Amino acid sequence: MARLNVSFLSILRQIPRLFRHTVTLAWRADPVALVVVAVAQLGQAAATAFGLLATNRVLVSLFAAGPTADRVRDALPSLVWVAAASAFAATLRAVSFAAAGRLGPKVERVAGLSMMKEVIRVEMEHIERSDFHAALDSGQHGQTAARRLIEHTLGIVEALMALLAVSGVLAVLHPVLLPLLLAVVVPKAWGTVRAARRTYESVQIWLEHVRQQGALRRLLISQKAAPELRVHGAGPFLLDQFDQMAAQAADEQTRLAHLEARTELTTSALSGLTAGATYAVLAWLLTHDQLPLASGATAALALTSGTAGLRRMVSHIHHLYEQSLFMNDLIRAREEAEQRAIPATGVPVPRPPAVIEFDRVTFRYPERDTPALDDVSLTIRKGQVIALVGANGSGKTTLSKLLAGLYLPTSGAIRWDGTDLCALRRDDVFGHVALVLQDFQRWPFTARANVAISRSADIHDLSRLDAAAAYAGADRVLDDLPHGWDTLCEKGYEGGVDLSGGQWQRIALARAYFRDADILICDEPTSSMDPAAEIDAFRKIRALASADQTIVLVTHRLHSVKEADVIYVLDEGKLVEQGDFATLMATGTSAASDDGPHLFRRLFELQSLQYRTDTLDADTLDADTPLDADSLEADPLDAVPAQRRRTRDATPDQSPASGATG
Ligand SMILES: Nc1ncnc2c1ncn2[C@@H]1O[C@H](COP(=O)(O)OP(=O)(O)OP(=O)(O)O)[C@@H](O)[C@H]1O
Repeated sequence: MARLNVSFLSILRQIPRLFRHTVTLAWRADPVALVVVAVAQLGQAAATAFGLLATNRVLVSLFAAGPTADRVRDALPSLVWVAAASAFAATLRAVSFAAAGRLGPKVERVAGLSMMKEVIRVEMEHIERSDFHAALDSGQHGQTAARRLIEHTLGIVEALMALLAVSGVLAVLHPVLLPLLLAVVVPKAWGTVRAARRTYESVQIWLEHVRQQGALRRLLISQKAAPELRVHGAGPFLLDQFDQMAAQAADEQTRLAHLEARTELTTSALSGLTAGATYAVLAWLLTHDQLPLASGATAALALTSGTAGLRRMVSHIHHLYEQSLFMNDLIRAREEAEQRAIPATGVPVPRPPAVIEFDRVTFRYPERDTPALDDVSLTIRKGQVIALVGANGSGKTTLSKLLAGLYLPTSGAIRWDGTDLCALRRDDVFGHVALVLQDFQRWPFTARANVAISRSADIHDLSRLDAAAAYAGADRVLDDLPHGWDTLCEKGYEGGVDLSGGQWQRIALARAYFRDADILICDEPTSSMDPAAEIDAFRKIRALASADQTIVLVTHRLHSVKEADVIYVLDEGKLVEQGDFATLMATGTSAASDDGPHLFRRLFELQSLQYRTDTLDADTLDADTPLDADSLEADPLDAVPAQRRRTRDATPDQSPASGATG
């Protein structure tokens, strides 16, 4: 795997690229701060070099022949320069620190945004892939890494400048001093590279572990999981898993710490030896008149400050490298997101389509063997009410997502007025669609944002908001909210409230209405509503069709599809029946037919039977009485024999579905 290539050379090779990347990010985030930092650091380097040279002059004056008072007096002007250089360097350090502090958060913001901007355009199919998700998860760490990269890059630049200054001075004093300076830090550099490689390999191996631990942590504090964590006793179970994982992670950290301590000890011993050798060489130069005493003292100072600078630089390189791994993940996630993005170009779709045609469409989810939709051909015309019915897992939701342009067919084609969906500008396609998905998003925002998010430009258009709420019956929900439209719909935050399932569905329906799109796709839009609300919702959804909107309704409530123009019946991904309600109910009932009622009719009868069982007093139910299929078409309760209907009429309040027939 390329990501595990952590040889010393590969580390060195990556540094210029990382440096470039960091500087580009910083430039995009705050060019002024970047320039200030660069200038301040150059100034610091110059001040350091100047300070060392002035120190040399001080020492030359002090070590000259003559009375002490005269030597000190001679040294004073240079001493003033030393103090001035030091003050100047300190001021510039403060300026650089302030500018870097301003830069860091902005870089973090730009880095995070650059990834998220790509992620929100990734094809749905890829968003669900585990490899892409892993890349995204590790890419998240890259945001803070970007900020630290800046800190360490600046640290390296600062140390490098100081080193250049010190090296220049040492070269002037005696050329042999320069390699000595390097010799002192070689062991440290070696130790750093070893540690960085070890950390990186550990991070790679433990990445999945860390992700899973994070998921467990989120579950333990999740509101959604809270009931089961308590009632099913899942809390201790999860906690135990979490603890085991944390213990394993702690063991790994301990292992790394031990190895690091050992490396540190070795590098310190080697550094001590090389430092000893360096000072021995310096002493030899002094005793053999190769270097004046004053220069020797300056050299000792320069060597001390130079080795400290080198150590700082090595340490910054270490951290830069560590952070770069996460930054690389962010860059990789962004690049992958870019490659998997929904194309921004394509044939424009200025008007809603008159006809949408599925032509032998097959769709297979990634990492699944069997297709969710298999060779499906159907037609949807503008202004029609289309119902998609079928058992669980038969492919209804998948079909509606393909219709919305969220997925592209694995084979076959979806055509909008004759043009293949793949060739259309997808943003235009989305622009014609409003969705109420089965697992619609409950945004942790205010009620206003929850509705207006489908057309956020109009978030302050109160009359539109009110109209959407009235349409979806959400106005009654709003009446109960403490701050009306501005109530936060998420418990766990100050002033936040939670809504019931049915109330959320009204909000979701209001959101779809607010979008005012030409094609409305409703997937089980009323599953949590009470019977009266459900009837009302279906009536209103259907009414939109007369306003020329195309309605696609996915539902298990077969009584609510009687007025659909076309009902498509799916079974295990295949389209098995189609037609209007009357046609489907008549299918398989002719004398010539010997294969019994077909799927839709069977499902409908089953539902009606259950409906009756729920509705009627069990004692009065005569199981031998055959169902009258024809009367079922009109109203399931109309098919109930007179005696039972009387029973029902006598106990209207006990009927859970008393409102269901309108
Ligand atoms: N995101 C997904 N990734 C992989 N497989 C999926 C995904 N969504 C659905 N499937 C699978 O595709 C098939 C069709 O699912 P789909 O949700 O379209 O059925 P449905 O008819 O809407 O079911 P239900 O009535 O339960 O909502 C099922 O086998 C399901 O397991």
